[in-house]
Amino acid sequence: MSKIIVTGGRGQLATCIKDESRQSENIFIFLGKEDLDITDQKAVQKVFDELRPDFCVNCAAYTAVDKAESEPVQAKRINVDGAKHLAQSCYRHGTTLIHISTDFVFDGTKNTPYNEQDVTNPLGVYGQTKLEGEKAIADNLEAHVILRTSWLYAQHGQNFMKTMLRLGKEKGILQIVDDQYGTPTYARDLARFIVRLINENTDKYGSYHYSNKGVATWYEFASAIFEYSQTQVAVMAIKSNEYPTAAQRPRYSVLAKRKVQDAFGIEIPEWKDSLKECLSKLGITQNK
Ligand SMILES: NC(=O)C1=CN([C@@H]2O[C@H](COP(=O)(O)OP(=O)(O)OC[C@H]3O[C@@H](n4cnc5c(N)ncnc54)[C@H](OP(=O)(O)O)[C@@H]3O)[C@@H](O)[C@H]2O)C=CC1
Ligand SMILES: Cc1cn([C@H]2C[C@H](O)[C@@H](COP(=O)(O)OP(=O)(O)O[C@H]3O[C@@H](C)C(=O)[C@@H](O)[C@H]3O)O2)c(=O)[nH]c1=O
Repeated sequence: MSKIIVTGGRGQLATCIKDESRQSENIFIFLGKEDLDITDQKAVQKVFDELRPDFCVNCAAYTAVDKAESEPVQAKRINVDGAKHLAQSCYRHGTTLIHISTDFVFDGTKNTPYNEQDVTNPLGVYGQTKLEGEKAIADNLEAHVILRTSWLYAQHGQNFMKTMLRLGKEKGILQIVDDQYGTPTYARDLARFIVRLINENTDKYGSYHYSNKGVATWYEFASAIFEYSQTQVAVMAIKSNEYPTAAQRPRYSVLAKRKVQDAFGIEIPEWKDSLKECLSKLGITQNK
């Protein structure tokens, strides 16, 4: 039986892991920011000394992409220093670290799916700090699995799907960018995979890409949300320059999943199927 600590334990992905871990025989301990602030090195050491976990899943992060542009110090403290503290404590205790990173480490200039070896070049502070966090982990700990994922959504937490469902009720017309391509990923699918890695006691260390299958623009994602939830709202496709944001997003950030599929023999669901499943969980539509 393994003992697992999950940092950022009240966030979107961590809550999905909590749901998925209910069937597991392993012991999962979810630590919210109030229980463990990963920027506090001594607090991290104390938790590891007391709990001596076999795995640590780091779901703690600074995830506000636009706000990060005006709060780079805070973003770095959480995404880089916090990740390093966890890696160092994992090293001291023989703990395997499962860490989550992002498609925003890429600049989006490719036209084919990004693989793990592709050159990184983040466009904003969030992506830059997530990339530095990856490096801090790899430099301090061999026993790590870094999972880069993209466009997470779930019934829990804050995400684009929930924003769309709210705006769809409030407004008659929405303008959504149609020139950024990526893959919406149901956080529950990723959570299932993470729990499986732990149940298998994985030692297949390294970096992997995991997102749902398929490609969409944010406009296509929004349109599918409204179609499946039968929300009556007009959706206008616009260009990124018609929706100014503090942080630039990659034009294309689809992730190649060959490595993770070959290494773990997993089936990855299509994003549209997973979106239907999620909406069905919310009681908004039938899972067809
Ligand atoms: N959301 C997405 O679309 C994507 C996310 N990712 C990555 O996936 C991971 C999980 O993201 P997600 O669950 O969506 O994010 P959330 O923002 O939902 O969760 C992050 C959690 O971390 C907590 N947190 C913030 N600072 C600290 C700290 N110093 N110590 C401990 N906890 C802290 C937050 O608490 P509080 O809210 O109170 O600040 C929040 O509960 C992150 O690493 C993210 O970068 C990757 C690709 C896409
Ligand atoms: C709300 C809204 C957004 N948009 C655009 C802005 C942006 O280009 C895109 C997505 O908007 P959001 O700000 O909700 O999503 P954003 O925070 O950029 O999402 C990212 O979060 C981080 C944490 C990640 O790691 C990424 O994988 C990705 O999921 O949609 C519109 O065009 N119209 C709208 O009404």
